[in-house]
Amino acid sequence: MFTKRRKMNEEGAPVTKEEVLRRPIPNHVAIIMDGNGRWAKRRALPRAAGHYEGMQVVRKITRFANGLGVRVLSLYAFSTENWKRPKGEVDYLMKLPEQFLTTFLPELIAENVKVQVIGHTEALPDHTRRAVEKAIQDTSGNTGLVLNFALNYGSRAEITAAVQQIAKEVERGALAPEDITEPLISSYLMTGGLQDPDLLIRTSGEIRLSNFMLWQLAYTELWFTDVLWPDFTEQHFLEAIAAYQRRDRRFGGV
Ligand SMILES: CC(C)Oc1ccc(CN(CCC(N)=O)C(=O)c2cnn(Cc3ccccc3)c2-c2ccc3sccc3c2)cc1
Repeated sequence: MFTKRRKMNEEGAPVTKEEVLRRPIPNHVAIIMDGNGRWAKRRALPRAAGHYEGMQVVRKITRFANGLGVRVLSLYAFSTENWKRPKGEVDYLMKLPEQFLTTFLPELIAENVKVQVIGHTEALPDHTRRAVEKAIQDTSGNTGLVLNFALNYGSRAEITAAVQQIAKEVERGALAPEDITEPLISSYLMTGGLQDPDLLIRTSGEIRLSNFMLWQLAYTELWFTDVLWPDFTEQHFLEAIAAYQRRDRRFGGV
């Protein structure tokens, strides 16, 4: 018995924005942005150059996704735990967000983008956390694209915290065990109000989820590319959406 093996990434003629706009645009696109370090290494540049370039791509793809009508863009800066990095690199990384927000926040506000964060910002240095909180505050009333950063985020920890919270509610009699349904659990996750991702993109050739949104990705189309994040372009983004549009989603049905 054959199963029609779908290629992970249908290759074809370069798809155009117009073609993509003729079909449904995914509401929620999640991206595991991976490959900054390798990009720098291949060019014999310091790793910071890869992070800086990666940040420019975040700006470009955010603008492009907003223009296409994507409703939520979740970004996971896939990074080995910070403690594994040289100190200088971590210090640099924690300065990047302020640079990003200082130069980009006015544009995000003008574009009606709403900045949100999932994960643990308390672990960020004060100056970084204040910049992030200001961005969240200054865009909280916006109704356009939700730009959702996963910072110091882990899916199993997120699910565990939700289970603990629900157990406390049951213990105090506010919930009965039969009240615990999938929608209820979803509402206790950090992504509470957001719809599940329709499309997940991961760059740099790793085919793993890396403890990212494990509950939320249950029916998400997964699209992997060898392209390193700093080399990721609008054209790659269009290819991923076109691949999503070609796939008929089953949501667990046959
Ligand atoms: C609202 C937003 C702007 O606030 C933020 C506050 C703190 C952070 C730092 N950070 C969280 C802590 C952790 N996981 O290390 C990262 O995710 C991290 C780890 N590598 N890179 C380089 C990289 C850059 C670009 C793409 C992938 C990785 C980043 C990083 C640093 C600055 C920027 S700016 C836009 C994205 C981004 C990502 C991030 C955002």
